[in-house]
Amino acid sequence: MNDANPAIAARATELTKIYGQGETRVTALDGVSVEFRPGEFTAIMGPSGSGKSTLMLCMAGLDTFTSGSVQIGATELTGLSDKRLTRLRRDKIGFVFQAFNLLPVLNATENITLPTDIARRKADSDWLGQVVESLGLADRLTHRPSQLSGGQQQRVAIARALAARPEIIFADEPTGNLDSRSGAEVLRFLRSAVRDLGQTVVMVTHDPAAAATTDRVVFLADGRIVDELRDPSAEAVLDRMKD
Ligand SMILES: Nc1ncnc2c1ncn2[C@@H]1O[C@H](COP(=O)(O)OP(=O)(O)OP(=O)(O)O)[C@@H](O)[C@H]1O
Repeated sequence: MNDANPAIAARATELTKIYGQGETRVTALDGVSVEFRPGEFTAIMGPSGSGKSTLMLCMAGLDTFTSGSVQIGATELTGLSDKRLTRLRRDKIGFVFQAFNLLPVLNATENITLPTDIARRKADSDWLGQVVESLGLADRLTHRPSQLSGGQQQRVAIARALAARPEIIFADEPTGNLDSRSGAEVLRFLRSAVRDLGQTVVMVTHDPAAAATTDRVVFLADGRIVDELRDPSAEAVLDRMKD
């Protein structure tokens, strides 16, 4: 944690990401500064190509950036060796993708603990118990992904991201592949990870109803933050999207 300001889970400062060169040069992020506080659920919205996924990938240490800085807790990403970056990703950052990325031959428990098993660390069983309980997975732990609904599979992916008790979870359209009922279910469980487990979640979404379940919506356009709504209603989000 940054001693001067302990109330930050992650922060980007003047973050810029340029892809390609010459004619193919694209400025995907153009000086983005944003903070995410512990225990807050944030939605990132914006038109296609506005830089939402790029922001998540750069902040999660999954892609490099051109200039600016990213802090996760007290740790500055720039200048970390590959080894330390890998460790930071493993210990402090959870990532949930649109595709669930579960291994078909492993059951739910094995999928959830795979990253900690690979790191040869023992997951905190009390914490795992709480995660499984709050995600409503207790009676599905011996099921393989093919025996679970899409919403349940995404909940397993969220439990896997929560297993190491990360500083922050980045979720890139976690409801994108789900029907509306499973999507609503996943949002309810993300919400409970924030409310009941004190986790910090940042989620990309195109859906105003999904955004309305969060504490705060940050709007991107052309690689810049152009607006922010607190305690959003779906109507307010829709109104803002029409601008
Ligand atoms: N690997 C890449 N190489 C070159 N350009 C890229 C690459 N990834 C993204 N871009 C470009 O960067 C810009 C931002 O892309 P990004 O995927 O972050 O947008 P997005 O807001 O997540 O879009 P969507 O809602 O369609 O997923 C786009 O113009 C995109 O074409």
